[in-house]
Parts: sequence; C-alpha cells; structure tokens
Amino acid sequence: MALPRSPLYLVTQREALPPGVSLEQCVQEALQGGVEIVQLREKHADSREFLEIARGLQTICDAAEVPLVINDRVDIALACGCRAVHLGQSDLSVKDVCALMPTAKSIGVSAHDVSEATVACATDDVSLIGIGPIYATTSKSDAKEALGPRKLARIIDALRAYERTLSSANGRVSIVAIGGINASNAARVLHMTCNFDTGETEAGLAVISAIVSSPRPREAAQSLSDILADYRSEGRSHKPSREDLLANVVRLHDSSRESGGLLHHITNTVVQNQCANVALALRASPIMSMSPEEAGDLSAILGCLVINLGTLTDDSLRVMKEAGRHANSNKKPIVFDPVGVGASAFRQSKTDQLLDHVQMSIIKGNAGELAALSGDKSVRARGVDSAGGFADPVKAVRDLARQERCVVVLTGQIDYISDGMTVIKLSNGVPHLGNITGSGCATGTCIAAYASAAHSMSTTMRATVPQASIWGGGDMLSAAVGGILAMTVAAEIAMEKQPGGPSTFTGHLIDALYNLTAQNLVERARVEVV
Ligand SMILES: Cc1ncc(COP(=O)(O)OP(=O)(O)O)c(N)n1
Ligand SMILES: Cc1ncsc1CCOP(=O)(O)O
Repeated sequence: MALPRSPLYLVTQREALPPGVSLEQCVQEALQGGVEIVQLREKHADSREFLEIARGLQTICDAAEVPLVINDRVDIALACGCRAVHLGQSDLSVKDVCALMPTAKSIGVSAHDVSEATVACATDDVSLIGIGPIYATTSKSDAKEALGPRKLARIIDALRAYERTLSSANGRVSIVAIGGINASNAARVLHMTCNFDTGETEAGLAVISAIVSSPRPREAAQSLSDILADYRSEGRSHKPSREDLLANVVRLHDSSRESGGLLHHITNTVVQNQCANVALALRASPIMSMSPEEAGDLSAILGCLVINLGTLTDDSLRVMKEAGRHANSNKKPIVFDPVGVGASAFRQSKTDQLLDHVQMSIIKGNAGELAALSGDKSVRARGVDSAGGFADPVKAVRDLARQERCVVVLTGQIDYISDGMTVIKLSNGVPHLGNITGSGCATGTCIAAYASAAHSMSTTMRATVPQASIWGGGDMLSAAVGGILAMTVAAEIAMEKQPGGPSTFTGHLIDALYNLTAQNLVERARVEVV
C-alpha cells in the first residue's frame, strides 16, 4: 500500500481519548472522516499489550485500505505483519531498521531542522518525514521548541532544493507537519507549504489531539480533510500582462467607487487621521478600532484589515493577533505594514510572532523593512526609514513573496510588487510624498481599499498567489497595483495644482484621491511587468 502524498495522518495516543471512547472506535470514525494513514503510538503499554492493539488496528486499517505505521517499535511491526514504522532522531537508525526488516514498505523519520530533514531524505529508504512541532503541543512531553509555519516552509524549501541535487533514483519524499495542528490553524500551515509552481501543498497534516481528543472524531477528521482538499487542487493562473493588470485595476477602481468597503485599521497614533481621510476620499469607510473584544464582529463585516506596526506595544500586538485570526478565519484580506521592523529587536521578535499566527495577504514596506523581514543584512533601517536599497529589488520582492506566501510591495522612488511569480515595476509618484508624515501608511490604506474591492469580486477575479483565494484575497496582485497607482497618480495630480508646500500638498492630495478616475490611472500608469 503506497503512502498517499500530503496525507491526513492520525497519530494515536490512548491517554488523549475522551472518557468512554475506545481507541478502535476513534480510529474507525477517523477513517470514515478521511484519515489516510494511521500511526500507532504507545508510550506506556507493555510489549504484549502494544502488540494486541497493533493487531486490532491492523485489521481495521486493512479493511479501510489505509496504511498502519508503528511508532518506534520494529519488533511490534514485524510481529503484527505491518511493514511501516516511524522513527525519531534517537530511535534505531534507518540502516538498522532496514537490516531488521528488509521487507519494510515505509519508513518515516521525524525532523526538527533542515539538517535532520536532509539527512533523512538522503537515503531511498525513507518515504516520509514528519516535521515539527509546528505549534506548542501537550501530546509530547519531550517536544522541542515550536517551529511555526514560516520555519516549516523554509525547511521544506531547503529539503526540496536538496532533493533536486540527488540522483534521479530518489523520489520526492512525503512530508507531514505535526504538533499543535487543529482545524483553526491547519490552513495557515498548509498555505505556507504551497509549492509556487503548482499551487499545491507540499505537506500533509499529522495530528493527535485534534482527532483523538474530539468527542466526534469523524467530524474532526472530516474538517481537517476538507481543509487539506482545498490545498491539493489549486492550480496556478497565468502571469498577467500589463494590459490584464490595468484592466483589473479599472474593475477594482469602479467597484470600490460604487460600494467602498469597511477598512479596519490597527494603525499608529501618528497617522490615524490621515488614513481615515484617505479612506473616505476613496469612498471606503475607515474604522480605527483597537479593542480585541470587537475584532470578531468587525471581521464579519469588513472589506480589509490593515495592520500597521508604527507605534507597536504588547497591547496593540494582542489586538493585531486577535483581529488577524478573525480576518483569516473569515477569509478577509489583510494588508500588513511592518513600519520600522528592523529598528529594534522588540519589533523584530513581535513581527515574527505575528507572522507565525496570521497569514497576510499583502505586505508593504520600504527596503529597510523588507530586508529585516527577509533577513537580508545588506540594507539597513534607520528608525522607520530605510538607509539604502536592494542591489536587486526584483529578486528581493519575488523572494520575499515566496517566503511569506503573499503579495509583497516594495515602496521607494520606484515601487516593485510581486506575488512570487510576476514582478511589476511602477514609476509614478512625486518627491513631495516624502515630505508629509504618514504618506506611506496612507498608501497602505489605498492598497486596502482596492484589496477590499478584490475581496468582494473574488468570485470573478482569480488570485495569482497560490491559495490566496482561501484567505479571501481574490486578486491581491492587481489590488496592490491599484493601491500604489492611486496614491502615486493622485500625488502627481496634486503637484500639478502647484501647492505652496507640504500642507497645501496634503489637501490637494486628498482632493485628487477623491476625484481620481479609472481613466487617470490608466493614462498615467508607468507600469511594467518585468
Ligand atoms: C508523523 C510523525 N512525525 C513525527 C513524530 C514524532 O516522532 P518522535 O520524534 O520519535 O517522537 P515520539 O512520537 O516517539 O514521541 C511522529 N510520531 N509521527
Ligand atoms: C508526536 C509529536 N511529534 C512532534 S509534535 C507531536 C505531538 C502531536 O500531537 P498534537 O497533534 O496533539 O499536538
């Protein structure tokens, strides 16, 4: 029985069962709900009891034509006629297991970093790698530090890159993510495991408590199986041309003028007024709520959430996480502005926490901010400003979009936008934008207005980022282009009114945003697909 790729993988643990539910009952129901591999994991049973349970589960799994795997114990696997085992880093080596069980059909190995994963996949004998823990878990007493979905993505990318260097005899190893995964965070994990070329997930999900501790294991398995199904079927759409992009921007512009969405801003205290005025000029409704208590209600009705790190505190981080969680589960787009992320260790570590919990649709920042997110030391941040730029901005935006699995906007004299496949260069704008406070933050508001329109049109405008539609994104690439064009074209129009200085320029800018037409955008757009 071959192992399915990206499977829903149940790992058992009798101690986690609810009272009155037997292991056999739980496994039977979980199989009905869509579990595709079962691993028997017994930490406290003696050998005879372990073998008896293994024989019982072998019969159940055979009937369902689902592979059974034995955790750690090759002797039990041999005794019950099962040819699949899972090994941890301190268990018997793969070589020893192959010697003991020459007829082994599947050997799985646990990994917590790139080195453990690549060593495991270097041999043809390993068919599955379990990477984790992804989140904190109570099911494994000696679990290592939680990796988070972004580190998982980096391990998978490195593993696949390493596989490409191996001889063709080695197939692609199956991967499952494990540790603290449940129906509310599974999509976040899978989103980060998407392959950019195929749009499909590279990893399955392995769980204990999400199924074993549920009073309804069939439903629990079914909901995880449904989430996985979404990530197995998504294909890539084609790279848009300049004409496609501008036609999309026109549709988003017209739609937003007809019915602007609610833009929930969690933003800094310096720019709240400016962002609210920009939102109103674009016919959107701004709300500047900082209460975690109402994040759920707002999420049900909002068009887009804006998270801006400008004046970050532990309290505001709590609101960001809560609102982000609700926006993700309600499939609403999120625009993230990591203001000054490279300025302090505090901002950097809080941003990492936030990005491990919330899937952003669009990240917008200057070179210093984006370099801090990608770990590129060649560009330095100076407070909330950037000192210098990327040597290769096209590569920088594309790589970060791939790393974070979202659209990335690099702002500067020339703006660059990428969804990880396409990179767009935009050369509109005027220097005066740099002389007024909050123009960068208000650009986030402009992008949010178009993202809100893209969200409401998501059934007709297909996303280019794999699975972006699952996050309610719709066409986030065109939304980001629309938002940048709106701000920079409006700034050009404002400048033509010959403002006396920054203050009158701000007034003209709001007017220009208010009066902006789709025709202005198309006629003035200096946009190039590179
Ligand atoms: C699919 C899968 N992945 C990882 C593990 C963890 O195995 P290990 O590191 O050996 O820890 P224990 O499960 O033995 O506590 C797993 N069991 N299954
Ligand atoms: C066995 C194992 N290996 C890494 S985390 C983990 C426990 C997973 O259990 P849960 O899904 O309940 O967090």
